[in-house]
Amino acid sequence: MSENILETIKLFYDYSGLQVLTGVDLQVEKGERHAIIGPNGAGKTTLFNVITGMYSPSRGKVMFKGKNVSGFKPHKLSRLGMGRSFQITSTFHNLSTFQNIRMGVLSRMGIRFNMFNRVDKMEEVTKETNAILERINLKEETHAPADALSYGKHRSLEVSLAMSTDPDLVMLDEPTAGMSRDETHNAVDLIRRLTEGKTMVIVEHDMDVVFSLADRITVLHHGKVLAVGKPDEIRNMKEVKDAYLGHRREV
Ligand SMILES: Nc1ncnc2c1ncn2[C@@H]1O[C@H](COP(=O)(O)OP(=O)(O)OP(=O)(O)O)[C@@H](O)[C@H]1O
Repeated sequence: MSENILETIKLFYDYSGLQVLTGVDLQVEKGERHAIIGPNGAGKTTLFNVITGMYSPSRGKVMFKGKNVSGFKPHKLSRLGMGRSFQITSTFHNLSTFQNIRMGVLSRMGIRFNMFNRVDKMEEVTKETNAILERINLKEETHAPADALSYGKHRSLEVSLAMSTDPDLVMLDEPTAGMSRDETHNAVDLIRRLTEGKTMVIVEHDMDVVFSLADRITVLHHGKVLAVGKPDEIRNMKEVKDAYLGHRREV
């Protein structure tokens, strides 16, 4: 039987009385890449923010690895194994590409970076950091400050940073927003490689990205789950088409 790593149970959220989530039941299985889609204003970003601890739900539960984590703050969720990237870029701007990734590696290994660390430990960290930079095609930008990277590379760094702590679940909020077609193509390729065999939840507008990455999709509409299924099933569901057409967007 498949195991849910993440579940929301009758989740509600309102912005000062404006009901945005109205009883969301989401189930994410361990090892799957799960996309959350839906027309504008469906509540996707709000749901993302409630799951990742930016907001506390007004009612309902968020269950992560079988534990009720409703209202837990992001750093606590991170310690429990929930990684995330942000829609707003979240790298350390003044640090180099190398230093950014090293932060993630250090955090995964539970090491604080200081002059008293054992040299062999730091060598291991450096080796691992370089291996990641190689894998994400940022080897040439090793010493460049994160700020100096192109938009696409910066966002790739961000996703890699989220993955470098080796989370049990990674939550990605529109990782390809604002990218060109080429950048999007590269980012999808990178995300696919980095999340191989891992569990990922992605909130994404770009349907090409969703259909090429997701094993399963949950469609939100008016703050509730409208449909759940494999990409092909979702593509052919009349109620999903109707929800999108009502918002002049095609699936
Ligand atoms: N900080 C806020 N204060 C008040 N209302 C908000 C706030 N953020 C979002 N909303 C409203 O909540 C509803 C859901 O917004 P949300 O951003 O979660 O939807 P979404 O599905 O992510 O939309 P989009 O596809 O446009 O990104 C919208 O009606 C939006 O106007």
